Amino acid sequence: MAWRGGLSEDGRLVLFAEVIGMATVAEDVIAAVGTAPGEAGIAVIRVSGPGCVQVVEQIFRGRQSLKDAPSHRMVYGAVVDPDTAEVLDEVLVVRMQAPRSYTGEDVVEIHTHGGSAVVGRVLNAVVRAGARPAEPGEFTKRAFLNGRLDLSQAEAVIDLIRSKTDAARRLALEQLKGGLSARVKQMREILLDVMAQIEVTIDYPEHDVEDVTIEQIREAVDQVREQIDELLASSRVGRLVREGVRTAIVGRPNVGKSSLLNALAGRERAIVTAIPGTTRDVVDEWIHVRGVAFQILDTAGIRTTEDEVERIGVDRSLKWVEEADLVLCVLDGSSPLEKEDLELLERIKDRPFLLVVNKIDLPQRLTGDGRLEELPQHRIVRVSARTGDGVQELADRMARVVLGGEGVSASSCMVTNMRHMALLKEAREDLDAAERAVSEGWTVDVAAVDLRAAWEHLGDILGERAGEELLNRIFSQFCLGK
Ligand SMILES: Nc1nc2c(c(=O)[nH]1)N(C=O)[C@@H](CNc1ccc(C(=O)N[C@@H](CCC(=O)O)C(=O)O)cc1)CN2
Ligand SMILES: Nc1nc2c(ncn2[C@@H]2O[C@H](COP(=O)(O)OP(=O)(O)OP(=O)(O)O)[C@@H](O)[C@H]2O)c(=O)[nH]1
Ligand SMILES: [K+]
Repeated sequence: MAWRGGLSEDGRLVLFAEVIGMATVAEDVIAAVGTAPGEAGIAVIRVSGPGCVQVVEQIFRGRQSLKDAPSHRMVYGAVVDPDTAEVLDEVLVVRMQAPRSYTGEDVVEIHTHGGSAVVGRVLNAVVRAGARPAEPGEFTKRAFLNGRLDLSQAEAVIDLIRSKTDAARRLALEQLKGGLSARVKQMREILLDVMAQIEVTIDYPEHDVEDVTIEQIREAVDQVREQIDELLASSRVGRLVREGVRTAIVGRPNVGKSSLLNALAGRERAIVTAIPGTTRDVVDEWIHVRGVAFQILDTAGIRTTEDEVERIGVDRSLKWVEEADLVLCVLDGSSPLEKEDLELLERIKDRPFLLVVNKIDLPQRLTGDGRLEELPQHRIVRVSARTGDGVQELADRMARVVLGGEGVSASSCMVTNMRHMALLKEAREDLDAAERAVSEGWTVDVAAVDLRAAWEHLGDILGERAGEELLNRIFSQFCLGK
């Protein structure tokens, strides 16, 4: 049985097994289909828990008995109905002996033909032989409870399954491999060291070590705060990579917004017409650039209008300027700047934006009163949505604005999870409080309280004191069979 340790209010080390409820879950054998439903080449039914080998043994017929089969080695055979001995499917079975398995328990996997009738009968046989259907996320929850994964790694499993782009996959895998956990543990070590030093100071006040200790507290606080800030700074890009970049195309009517969306998406999507004001609702398209997903929103052309429906569209476009992660402001290069263009330039200049000068295939007549020259020139991209000229450059520039240059490297550790971000912020506040305590001349035991709070908040990222409620909230987001 795996127990988890933590510090109590008064600083003693205590064990939290009762909070997690280990003993009750470890006993039963669970089973679920691990592969997607529907017709497929094969399906995998996963069975986990002490005694799962005996459960599957009852319905497996092979040249070799399962319990004699070596761990992690496929065995060929058949699954039979436990009551009638009817052969249900021809299968491959593999056992993974505890603790060398995904859950850390004994695991048996049955690889069947994929198909609902086959899978239904085999799963039913497994259940009648003594397993119970698993809840969503229960395999991964057991991996956590058995100490195979910490909570941030378990959360990475969901992200990995959900990742739609290569960059999102890389970030999730890095977290699953313990990239974030290692950073968090390192910070906790620093805090634990200084907390121990404070104990010494409190226990032996006659040794006059208080000054040294205060210096150490300052150093630890600075070091950990710097690391937290670095992680929090990564979270903006991390979340954009994980969730996609909401990109609004804005501009006055007929500058070519819908055409640009189509050019970026590489196919006809929005309605393109020569009548100004055609696009009245938001049309969107997902594109992938350098492993990052952009949700491109084509908004209604921005102009003052009497038309009620059109005005609602315009209001919504202006809202997108404020809410989008990236704004593509489109100008028509073949005509001079108009009042609406200038207003828009004013609105976007504090937002992450690129200025797209469209229609470069036509004679260029874009002139303003020097406003364009005031803008950072690397923010301006010239394209023709009609011919496709410059569109690739625009896509590259979009990726660069979001990723800030280098992109997502294989080793980068980024915080993408709201729960982790909130805990890092709390830990940072605890550290600020600890620093204030020493600066204001309080005795070191005052700072100790704040340092311990920071240590605990960081531990919460790893799930050190996670109660049943939090675990259920996290694992219920998983799909069945994970
Ligand atoms: N068939 C199958 N494929 C799968 C999974 C699975 O559970 N079953 N996984 C589920 O998500 C992922 C792989 N994750 C796994 C993680 C650890 C172990 C495991 O047995 N670990 C032992 C291996 C020791 C060794 O031979 O080196 C260990 O760590 O001790 C298996 C799968 C993706 N593919
Ligand atoms: N020559 C040329 N014409 C273009 C280009 N891009 C768009 N157009 C034309 O400009 C007109 C307006 O294009 P749309 O893409 O519908 O413009 P919009 O900004 O979405 O217009 P609204 O929906 O009214 O806001 C159409 O006739 C397009 O064919 C371009 O790069 N070059
Ligand atoms: K349009």
